[in-house]
Amino acid sequence: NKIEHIAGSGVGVNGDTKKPLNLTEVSNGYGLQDETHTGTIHTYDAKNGTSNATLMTDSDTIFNDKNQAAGVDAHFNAAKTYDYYLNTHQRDSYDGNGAEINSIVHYDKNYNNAFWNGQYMVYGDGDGQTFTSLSAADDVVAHELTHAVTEHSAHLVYENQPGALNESMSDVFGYFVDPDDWLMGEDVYTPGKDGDGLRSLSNPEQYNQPAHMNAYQDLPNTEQGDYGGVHINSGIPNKAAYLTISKIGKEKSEAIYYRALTQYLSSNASFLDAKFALKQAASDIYGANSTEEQEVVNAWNSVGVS
Ligand SMILES: O=C(O)[C@H](CCc1ccccc1)CC1(C(=O)N[C@@H](Cc2c[nH]c3ccccc23)C(=O)O)CCCC1
Ligand SMILES: [Zn+2]
Repeated sequence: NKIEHIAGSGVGVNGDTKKPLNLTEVSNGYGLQDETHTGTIHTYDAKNGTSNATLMTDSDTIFNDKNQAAGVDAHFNAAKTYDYYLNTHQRDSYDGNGAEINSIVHYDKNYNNAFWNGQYMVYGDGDGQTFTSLSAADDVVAHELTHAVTEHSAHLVYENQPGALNESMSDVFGYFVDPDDWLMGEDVYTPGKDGDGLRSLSNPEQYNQPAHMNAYQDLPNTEQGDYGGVHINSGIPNKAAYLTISKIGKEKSEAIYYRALTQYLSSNASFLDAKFALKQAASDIYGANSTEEQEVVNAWNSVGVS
């Protein structure tokens, strides 16, 4: 039977209380181990190293130490994203088969980034200027976990147009999990400044991303060139998503995007392939020549994918 799990609470990086924080009793107290889903969620602490990490624990069920805050956020936001995919799309974890979700926080020193390494989500603490601990942003956590969903579905190759689509899917599902604003990473980007973010879906140009094919950036497929500008050219599909959501709403859009991602997109999809995948998904759900289908087509035409 399930080991004893406890609902505790914690304080996040931005000073907010995260409750419930699903814990499991371990030898020296309680661990960030959430047994409330098919897939267990574990949150580990790399203690500012880059090689190993241990489960974050506390002697009681209140995780309110400063050095626990990044773990509290990673743990809570992983559960929030797990619940989003399960409750909204009936997808049980990122693989649809109840895979465990494991995160590592306090990765390296002043590390201004986060990533999905194929097994774990890994979060830096930032340098306190450009970023604070990146797990504090629910849209960043959803962004990383959506890379895992994409890997287990469309498997969009991480370069050039398929790579920019991969990036865009992560930003778009980041929005669906955190629909309060059109910004990506606003809760952790420049902690000293309010109202800005890493990227904007509504206005990609604000952060030097193209929002139309006529501004597509042909960059080299190298690490230096961001593998053909996957974090740059994602502005174009991001803008198309913003236009679609603005026209037909979040609920219809997320159903269309999820169906396209899991049923129609394949690993080398171009922006044009994405337009047809989303058009087909809209047609399947809302009918051929439906308003929803037409608005998807209009959005992609507006960004020059025609
Ligand atoms: O998941 C991703 O696409 C990004 C993964 C970046 C990465 C890849 C491989 C090894 C290490 C790191 C991480 C995020 C990202 O968009 N990073 C961008 C922007 C960025 C963040 N920190 C940076 C520091 C320097 C330059 C760019 C950046 C990037 O790495 O380009 C996603 C949400 C927030 C951070
Ligand atoms: Zn990404």
